[in-house]
Amino acid sequence: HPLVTTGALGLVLGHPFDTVKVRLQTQTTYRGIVDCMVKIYRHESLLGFFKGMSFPIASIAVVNSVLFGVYSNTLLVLTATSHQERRAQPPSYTHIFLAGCTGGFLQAYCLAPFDLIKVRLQNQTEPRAQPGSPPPRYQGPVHCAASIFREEGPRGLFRGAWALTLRDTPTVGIYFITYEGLCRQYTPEGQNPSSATVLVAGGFAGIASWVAATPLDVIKSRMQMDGLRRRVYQGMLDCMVSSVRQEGLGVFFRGVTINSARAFPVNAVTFLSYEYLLRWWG
Ligand SMILES: CN(C)C(=N)NCCC[C@H](N)C(=O)O
Repeated sequence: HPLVTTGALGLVLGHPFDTVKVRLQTQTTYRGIVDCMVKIYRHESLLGFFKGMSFPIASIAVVNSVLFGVYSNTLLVLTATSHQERRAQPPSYTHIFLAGCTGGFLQAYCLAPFDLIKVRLQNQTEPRAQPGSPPPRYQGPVHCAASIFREEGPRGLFRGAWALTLRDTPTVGIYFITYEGLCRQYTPEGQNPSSATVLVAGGFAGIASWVAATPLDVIKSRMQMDGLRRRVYQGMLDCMVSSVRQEGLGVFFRGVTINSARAFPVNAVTFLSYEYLLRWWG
């Protein structure tokens, strides 16, 4: 389907930005966005930016179905109005927020193992395997999942899941409030928002929610990398306290710029697909 293809394309184009974000959040060797990009390109070539991309692509359909499915069904239950009636009787922002939080909470559990494997692979700095050089620790997504299962146990696959849930529950509420608020602002009453409005509102919903999500995103990524060798953090709180002690409060905003640049296009196309699907099947 063309819209699913656009969604996947958005993900592919956004992935290099995501890799730079993850590295800035978890490694201290980079001085900033440009330094990180130059180093990745020099040591790992263009392919370095695309590490860890296969599981997000494979899981995007499931994760987004859970997110948008739970959101719209919760809204249906809360407001008792169908999607067709919704333009005439718009739901309250409280209901939108609660439905968004529910969607965020449940999608976090589906996302957790895929996100963990993505982050572990993105953080491998070895260039592509060359004959004679030692291979990277994880040789691909399936090998990575199997190794984590073997070395860290089944619960190891959910490392960082708690921080991920705390990150997504309120911020997905913010995501849908921003989207609906902007759509209402720029759409005449009773009408459907235009494609341009949907793209812009979706893009800003992505930025607003990711800015709010960044502090816990940093902690989540660090928790996911912990356990790779020696365990450094006793838990999420310990990770927060020692990160702030060592790097100052600025640590909570690591990667926010590059992530916002990624969030706009990715979420613009996500909401455009969502609106089209609702109008066809809603
Ligand atoms: C701030 N957060 C966690 C969110 N807004 N989540 C909703 C979906 C985000 C989209 N898949 C993305 O990758 O940008």
